[in-house]
Amino acid sequence: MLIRSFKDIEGSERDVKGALGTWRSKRIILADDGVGFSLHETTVYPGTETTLWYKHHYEAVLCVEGECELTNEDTGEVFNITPGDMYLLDNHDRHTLRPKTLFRAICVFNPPVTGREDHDADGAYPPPSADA
Ligand SMILES: CC(=O)NCC[C@H](N)C(=O)O
Repeated sequence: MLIRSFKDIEGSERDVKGALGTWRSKRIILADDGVGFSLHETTVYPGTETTLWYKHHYEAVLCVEGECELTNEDTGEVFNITPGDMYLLDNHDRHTLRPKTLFRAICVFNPPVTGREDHDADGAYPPPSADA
């Protein structure tokens, strides 16, 4: 059994701020924990716009605070995500986040993120390396 707290992660290597300045991710479980997924607390800032496309990962996002407009860029559908809502990117869906307030969510990635990943020009994280 492993116990870990977000308190221990703040300001550490597991506390990642996206280069675009639109989000922060505290990564409490990573690939080297060896359980097949990673678990993050993500904050996305109000008034920002972030387009993402996880070509190599699945992500589940469970909102715990705030409100965010979510657009599925593949279908044109627009959703309003509030606490208790979850969206699952089960088709590697290209999507855009436009938070109306500070938006806080618990995110799960499969395959797991390894540590310091940030988005490339397409909004993707790199695929896991063969030896991961
Ligand atoms: C909602 C979302 O995907 N935001 C980008 C950060 C990502 N959730 C992460 O924690 O790495």
